[in-house]
Amino acid sequence: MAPSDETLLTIENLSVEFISDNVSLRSVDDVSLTVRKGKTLGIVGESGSGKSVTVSTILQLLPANARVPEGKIMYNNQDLLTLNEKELRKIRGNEIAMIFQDPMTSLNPVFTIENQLIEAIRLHQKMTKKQARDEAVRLLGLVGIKEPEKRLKLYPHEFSGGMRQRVMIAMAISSIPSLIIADEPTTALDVTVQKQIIDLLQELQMKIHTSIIFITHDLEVIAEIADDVVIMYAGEVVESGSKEQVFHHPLHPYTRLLIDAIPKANKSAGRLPTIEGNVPSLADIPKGICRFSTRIPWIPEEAHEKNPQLREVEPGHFVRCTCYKNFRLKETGGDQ
Ligand SMILES: Nc1ncnc2c1ncn2[C@@H]1O[C@H](COP(=O)(O)OP(=O)(O)OP(=O)(O)O)[C@@H](O)[C@H]1O
Repeated sequence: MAPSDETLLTIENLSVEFISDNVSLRSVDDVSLTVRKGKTLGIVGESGSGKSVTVSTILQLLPANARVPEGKIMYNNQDLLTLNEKELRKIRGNEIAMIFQDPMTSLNPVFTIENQLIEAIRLHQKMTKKQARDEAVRLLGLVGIKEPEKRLKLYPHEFSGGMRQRVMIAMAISSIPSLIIADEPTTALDVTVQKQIIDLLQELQMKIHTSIIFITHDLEVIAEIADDVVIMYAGEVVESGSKEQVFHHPLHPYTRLLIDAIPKANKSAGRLPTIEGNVPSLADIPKGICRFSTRIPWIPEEAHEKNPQLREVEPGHFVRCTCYKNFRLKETGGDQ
């Protein structure tokens, strides 16, 4: 196995439920995925498909009404789901860092960037204040913030959205983590800034050899940065594999419809292409049948599998349900 093929983290058959008003709804169901060392895994899926809940489970950052009835998250030969709060604190922000869509949720508006960056650095590294300040200047420079000495004195609201995201990235890499989880880090930014942030993450990945999980609605971003891709639909993984497998030889109907619709997608909004029909709400998810069947009514019922499973159809390429075998894009005046 080449070093780049080494596994850093695996999620195995993970399910997550939310309990509201005594009703339990499963928002993540039997999710399995692999993050390779030094590689980027892109997770794509419509809103509500369970992407954020899946990655929040890695560091046990789920809300109080969530529970995890099944699954393992293996990292360094340990199941992260079995760790206590003290053990998790050693990993959070240190070995595994998170970057969110809105940096303001993570930055404290009443403290300067200097304060917050120094605190983040000293949390994970034994440094004097002076050393941490020098390190903060170095990190800000590394993430492309000009005149870092001067900018350190500013408050988060004095930074633009793109610069705040750069600060978050500086915090995330301050401990040289083995994994950065980036949950739609560029969604709120305009296209030019999005591109800069993505380029920055790629550049830093080369420097510190970190793995990245990148969640987005933007298939073109995934095509640019991911090595591996996971496609989620209604709480399940419907297809996963290398970028080449998923983009060049897509099998699951959902993946094929998404890729087929790319030319029609609203690119500037970074949205997933629109596919006819709606994602079922969690309460209405059909049980024991292909969850995507309602979106492809022209495919006969018997083409779907009962209790569809995620199966490896070629090394590293996984697909759920047998319906892909008989799938054709809906005819719109000729065989597609
Ligand atoms: N605190 C909560 N209580 C109840 N249900 C929740 C809670 N948080 C998330 N969910 C449910 O879990 C499901 C998956 O949510 P999740 O945020 O993972 O989706 P997502 O794929 O990341 O969507 P988006 O792209 O919009 O961020 C949603 O249907 C949502 O309603």
